[in-house]
Amino acid sequence: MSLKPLKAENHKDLSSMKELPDSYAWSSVDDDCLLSCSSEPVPVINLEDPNVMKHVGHACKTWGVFHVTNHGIPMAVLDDMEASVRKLFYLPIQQKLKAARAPDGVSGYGAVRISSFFHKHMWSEGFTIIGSPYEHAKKLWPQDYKNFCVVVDEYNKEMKKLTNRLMWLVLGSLGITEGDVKWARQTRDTKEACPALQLNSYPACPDPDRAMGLAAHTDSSLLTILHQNNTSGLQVQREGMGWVTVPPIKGALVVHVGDLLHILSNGLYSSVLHRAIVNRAQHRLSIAYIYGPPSNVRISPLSKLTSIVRPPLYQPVTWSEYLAIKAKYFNKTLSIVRLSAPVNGFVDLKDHKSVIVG
Ligand SMILES: C=C1C[C@]23C[C@@]1(O)CC[C@H]2[C@@]12CCC[C@@](C)(C(=O)O1)[C@H]2[C@@H]3C(=O)O
Ligand SMILES: O=C(O)CCC(=O)C(=O)O
Ligand SMILES: [Fe+2]
Repeated sequence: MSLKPLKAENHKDLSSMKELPDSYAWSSVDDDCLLSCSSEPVPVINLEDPNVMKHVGHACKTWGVFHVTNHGIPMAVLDDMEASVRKLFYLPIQQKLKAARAPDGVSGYGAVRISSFFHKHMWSEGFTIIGSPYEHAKKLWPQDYKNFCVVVDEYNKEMKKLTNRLMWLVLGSLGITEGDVKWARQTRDTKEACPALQLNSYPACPDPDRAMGLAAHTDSSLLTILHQNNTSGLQVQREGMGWVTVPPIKGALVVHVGDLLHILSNGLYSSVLHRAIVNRAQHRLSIAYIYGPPSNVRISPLSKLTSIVRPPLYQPVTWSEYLAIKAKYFNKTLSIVRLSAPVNGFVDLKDHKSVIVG
């Protein structure tokens, strides 16, 4: 399996469609369960709670996803970002295509990267920003690009502070201290981690029960922080329960455990399978801050979390190597880098072309 370049004719103006074209109509064959099956709520964690570390650890272990409140990010920063993302997706399609992602590129406008693994199109548009938004903004608004850049930079700055805080809560909940993960300390020797910002737009859909906004996947990140507008759509899979809706909570953010945290924790905290469904009446937006390690760091199970009875379960891997494997094998990637009982035999990580993430 490998990613095909996105063809220009695949870019349709979804918001003007009155019927669902067959190429967008999913069935249970394309995805394992289109119906939501559980109503148990995803944990909500108040970051000012004195027992916050314990709650974070429990949520990571049992769900792999949780809401955070009292996170310290000003409401204005979230609102301004949402307004800028709306403005971007409301641009005419020809204008958005000026910032289209190159066939082998990682950033810019286009269908989400995993699209090529499916026979049907997803009812969504995406925009990926890695590093500065400047080049993209210049193409979208040649005369008026500054505001977008200011808003995105401010959003990234706030997200960086929050992910750093969350990362230490997660590590602390595993009994890990600063001395155990030197790269996670901000020192002059450490290269900066370069997160990806994934903007998603899900226009109202004429036949939502047969459409799929974003197909089931895990994120490759350590942690992903998601801001959704006031419209439901995100669902997570919980073992034995099926798909659980993660409704938006005003002012709260959703945190996902990603594949690299799954590896780092030696499988104690599993990455969460999630997807986005669509609805008939409302346009949904989401903004995912996808946080990974610095590019020179190989992530492997932390030695404090391994023992003779629980040996390391995963090969050491950099974020770029992991993304390159994911671009070929999608949801099988974690099992490919698994050491014991490999599904496809051991992988020579150098065989995979690097994908630059920063
Ligand atoms: C750093 C990255 C993670 C991501 C691939 C990317 O290079 C940029 C986009 C990210 C995203 C967002 C939507 C879901 C996802 C699976 C995808 O197709 O593109 C993730 C990728 C990932 O986490 O593997
Ligand atoms: O739109 C959503 O709620 C999910 C987005 C997502 O999973 C992603 O961008 O990786
Ligand atoms: Fe995701």
